[in-house]
Amino acid sequence: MPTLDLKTNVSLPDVNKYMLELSKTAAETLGKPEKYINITVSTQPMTFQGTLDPAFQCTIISLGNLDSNSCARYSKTFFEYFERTLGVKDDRGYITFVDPGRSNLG
Ligand SMILES: O=C(O)c1cc2cc(O)c(O)cc2[nH]1
Repeated sequence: MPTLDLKTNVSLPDVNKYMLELSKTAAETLGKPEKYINITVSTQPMTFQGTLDPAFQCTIISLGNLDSNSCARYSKTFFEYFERTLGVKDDRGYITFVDPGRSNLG
């Protein structure tokens, strides 16, 4: 069950629609079936680089596919996606990838 938790200061007119689209993009990007993908999206106050301009934080938890080449590829895809769908410039977000190991997940 790969999880993607997105926090952004950009208002979303329809957060459910956004999550459903992001779920498909996450499945495709991470190469895991959408039936296991878990998405959360929160809109909240956020600063980045000392300004209130559009920004995001994203944490992705996934098992077995987070080597450095793959993370660079996923980052490029997600940064482009967030720029296109949220209007966030490509230097105004962080993505944290976490592979806790299967024995640490329930
Ligand atoms: O990538 C997986 O298969 C995966 C990620 C993930 C995250 C999580 O919080 C779970 O409880 C299970 C799990 N499986």
